Amino acid sequence: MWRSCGAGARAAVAHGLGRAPPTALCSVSPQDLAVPNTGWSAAMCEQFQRLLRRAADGSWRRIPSYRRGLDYLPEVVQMAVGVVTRPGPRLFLRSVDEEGAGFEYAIFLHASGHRTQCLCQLGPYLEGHHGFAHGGAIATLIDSTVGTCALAVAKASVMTAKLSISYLAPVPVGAVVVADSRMERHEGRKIFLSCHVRDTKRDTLYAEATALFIQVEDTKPPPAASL
Ligand SMILES: CCCCCCCC(=O)SCCNC(=O)CCNC(=O)[C@H](O)C(C)(C)COP(=O)(O)OP(=O)(O)OC[C@H]1O[C@@H](n2cnc3c(N)ncnc32)[C@H](O)[C@@H]1OP(=O)(O)O
Repeated sequence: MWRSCGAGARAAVAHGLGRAPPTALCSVSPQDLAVPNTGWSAAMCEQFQRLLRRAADGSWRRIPSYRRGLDYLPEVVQMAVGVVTRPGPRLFLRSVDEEGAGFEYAIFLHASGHRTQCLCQLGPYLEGHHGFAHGGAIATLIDSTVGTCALAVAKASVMTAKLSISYLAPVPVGAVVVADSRMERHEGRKIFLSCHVRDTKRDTLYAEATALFIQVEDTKPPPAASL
């Protein structure tokens, strides 16, 4: 059973440390899920507060996250991209409804636009070997963290072309980890990135990865999410 966070964390986000979705313009009222819920452990809440405090000077910002991409776009934009009659793509990391069971995460984007950090708690549905997170779950976490960074760099749709991961230590189920990603170089449509997944005290390096993302035309299938 996870310890739940206090109301203070939600209040801190509501008071401007996160970017509120333009709900007044939306046909739906999406719920921003990158905020504490009853499934967040005490460690997850504590780290989230630490990252929010760090973001208070504007050097980082928390990126809101919804169950489906495009949910938060104004209706007029939804009509332009043709999703008004059907829901936007479901975000894989948000596919488990039960709080704390799957991925609980919040991604922060550095003001440079070239760095992302994902604070993530890996729930019991992500188990592979008994007591440890599945390697595919770690890959998903890394792909989304570097993907968000690539999206910020490209300011356009991107797709994963290559992802190379070294798994260095098993991640216990329920652990809170930080995936730290940065752009290494940008050549035309190609964005090269790196990522390190560590525990919150930076004692253990669980995984390191390199990735190549390609900027794609809007007519190509969109990525799983957008900023
Ligand atoms: C919040 C956001 C989170 C998003 C995270 C989730 C993102 C995803 O998981 S996306 C899903 C997984 N990825 C896919 O399904 C992609 C499948 N692949 C494709 O669709 C295409 O191969 C695609 C789009 C990557 C590239 O195709 P295309 O746009 O035609 O590029 P193409 O012209 O072939 O190549 C462009 C350049 O990239 C290079 N390149 C392309 N693919 C690769 C590759 N796998 N390895 C190395 N280089 C590559 C090419 O060599 C070329 O280089 P240069 O310009 O120097 O000659």
